[in-house]
Amino acid sequence: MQAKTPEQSKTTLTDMVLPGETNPLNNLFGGELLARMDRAASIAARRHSRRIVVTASVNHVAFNRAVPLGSVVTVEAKVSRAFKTSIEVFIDVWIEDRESGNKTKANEGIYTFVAVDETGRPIAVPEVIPETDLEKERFDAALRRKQLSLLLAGKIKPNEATELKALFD
Ligand SMILES: CC(=O)SCCNC(=O)CCNC(=O)[C@H](O)C(C)(C)COP(=O)(O)OP(=O)(O)OC[C@H]1O[C@@H](n2cnc3c(N)ncnc32)[C@H](O)[C@@H]1OP(=O)(O)O
Repeated sequence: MQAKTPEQSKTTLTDMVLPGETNPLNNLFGGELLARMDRAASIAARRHSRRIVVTASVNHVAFNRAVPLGSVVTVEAKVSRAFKTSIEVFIDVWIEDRESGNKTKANEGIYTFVAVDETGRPIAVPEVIPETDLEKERFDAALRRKQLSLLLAGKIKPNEATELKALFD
């Protein structure tokens, strides 16, 4: 299986915020943004693996800035690291200024997908070769995040989370 770069999975979704998608403060509803992020990230995971992928966990989401009604929102997803059958995807969310066209980072998230066969059984995926400094940074920290997610899900024991333990040694 040939390794791939994060750039090969890059997926960009651009859309507006419409009235039916907002909260009472007229900002984008969190669940709507999560759905957009899930959609972009699953396409990135599919591009990386060329398999059916399912969302296994949402590891981290930070709603740092509200996204007002009418905003043009760009959701950019890229695979940061792949393990045996699981794929971590980073999602960056940008808002575009109407007049200047400049983009400001509004939110980010990290999702984990698992590639599965037609019967839903996990199946092996290609490795990731990070290229840029940011991609290398995200790649290096991915094992720690995987162990944290598995620990919180009760799927590994604390003494198996070696990367997390190393933070405190
Ligand atoms: C519930 C919903 O409808 S959400 C909507 C869409 N999502 C789904 O339908 C997914 C439903 N869930 C599933 O099908 C299964 O739980 C799966 C396929 C995600 C995982 O199945 P499991 O039996 O746990 O498989 P297994 O233990 O072999 O793990 C497979 C991989 O997932 C990883 N994984 C499983 N759970 C998690 C988690 N919570 N966080 C991070 N990684 C995880 C494992 O570490 C393993 O990765 P690796 O092979 O790269 O080392």
